[in-house]
Amino acid sequence: MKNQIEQLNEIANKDSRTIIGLMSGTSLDGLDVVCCQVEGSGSKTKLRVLHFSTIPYDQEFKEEIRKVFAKRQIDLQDLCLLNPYIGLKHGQMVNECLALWGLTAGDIDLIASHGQTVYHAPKKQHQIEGFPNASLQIGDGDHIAVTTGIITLSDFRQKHMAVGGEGAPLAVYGDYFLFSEKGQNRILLNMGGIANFTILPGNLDAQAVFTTDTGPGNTLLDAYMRRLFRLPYDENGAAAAKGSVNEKLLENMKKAPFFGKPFPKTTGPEVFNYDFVETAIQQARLTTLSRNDIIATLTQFSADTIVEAIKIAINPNEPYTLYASGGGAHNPVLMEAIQAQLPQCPLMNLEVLGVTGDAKEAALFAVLANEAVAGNASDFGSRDGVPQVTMGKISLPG
Ligand SMILES: Nc1ncnc2c1ncn2[C@@H]1O[C@H](COP(=O)(O)OP(=O)(O)OP(=O)(O)O)[C@@H](O)[C@H]1O
Ligand SMILES: CC(=O)N[C@H]1[C@@H]2OC[C@@H](O2)[C@@H](O)[C@@H]1O[C@H](C)C(=O)O
Repeated sequence: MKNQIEQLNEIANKDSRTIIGLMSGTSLDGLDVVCCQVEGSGSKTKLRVLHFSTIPYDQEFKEEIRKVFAKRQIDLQDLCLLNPYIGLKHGQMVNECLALWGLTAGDIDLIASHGQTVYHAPKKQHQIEGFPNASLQIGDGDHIAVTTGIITLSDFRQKHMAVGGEGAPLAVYGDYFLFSEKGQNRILLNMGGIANFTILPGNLDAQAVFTTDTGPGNTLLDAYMRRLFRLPYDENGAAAAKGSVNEKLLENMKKAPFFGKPFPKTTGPEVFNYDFVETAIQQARLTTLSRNDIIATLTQFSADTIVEAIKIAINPNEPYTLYASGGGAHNPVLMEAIQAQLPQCPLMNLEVLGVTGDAKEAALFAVLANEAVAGNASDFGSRDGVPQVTMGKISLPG
């Protein structure tokens, strides 16, 4: 134990650390594995992506996770088994990446693992008296540390909630440290299963940084593509491009209580799922919608709710540039629907800032691990959503 603590201390005192970030999001498409060189900490952080791979989940693994994913009722044994199983699998996937990249465990200082969110229940959503914000990520960090032989930080969201946050979005910390630029107002928009954004003011005032989830990114699209087309997602927006938006369904979905709640707020597939859309279709008494029309309407729904949230959060008299990341940035129909409603904010891919959009969330956890080991809690003021805190639990391999 003592020599591992000494090793951790050495890592903390290095000028630069090699950190592997792991992210497995709500889309259940695979594990994003990014190897980064991280220098400094806080607003002096410099990050360089050395390697990036996505290890796709096979059908069997996806089905195992879906047994518990975002469900109110599950077999508790399934959850118990999945926690170490996912940790073990993620550790093996890291080993696979190391071999692919020609590296060994000795080349890596730390792993930063998000784990798999299986249920997200902020208080605004569960509304149960006496119970705090809650969110559960599984894929045990000790199993990753032992499987790889690398010190691992995991379970980042609990501390955020312990100090009053909703456990998300955490991207704001990485966004602020890595992508703030003096004189430029930036909006970093991530469209994964769920969409969120961070506003980075050009005056670099940490207290004016703002972040929130906006609602669905791809999660409803993916759910309907699976049911209606037996496909995992709407590749390049092909189905949406063939359909027409149904205004009645769109308006019905926008009545969801989430959209009336104050910012900042967070959500997940516990709320935005297949049944949510089915209920909206039935309430609108729509019986003749084609499957392409449903996909077109769901795409517009994601775009509109993203745009409506951004419009509330920005200063209409200032210029902003929008940088998109996450799988939704590959969907031209979604991107065009956003740009059409925000003509004053040029929309580009995050890639132009030097980090590939697909690697962004995994890199974020590398930044959070770097902060926990070598940084200090940065001062974001005393506003909701961005508590001043370091995050991540430490697992030693030996
Ligand atoms: N070429 C493409 N065309 C359209 N959609 C795409 C394309 N590539 C990826 N996507 C969408 O992006 C999704 C994956 O996005 P991503 O990996 O960012 O999500 P995630 O990290 O799992 O989610 P979250 O950020 O909510 O946790 C896919 O499920 C799909 O819907
Ligand atoms: C509870 C949870 O896993 N939330 C995810 C999810 O995926 C996107 C959005 O909802 C975001 O709030 C969050 O992830 C990113 C990495 C975040 O915390 O910034």
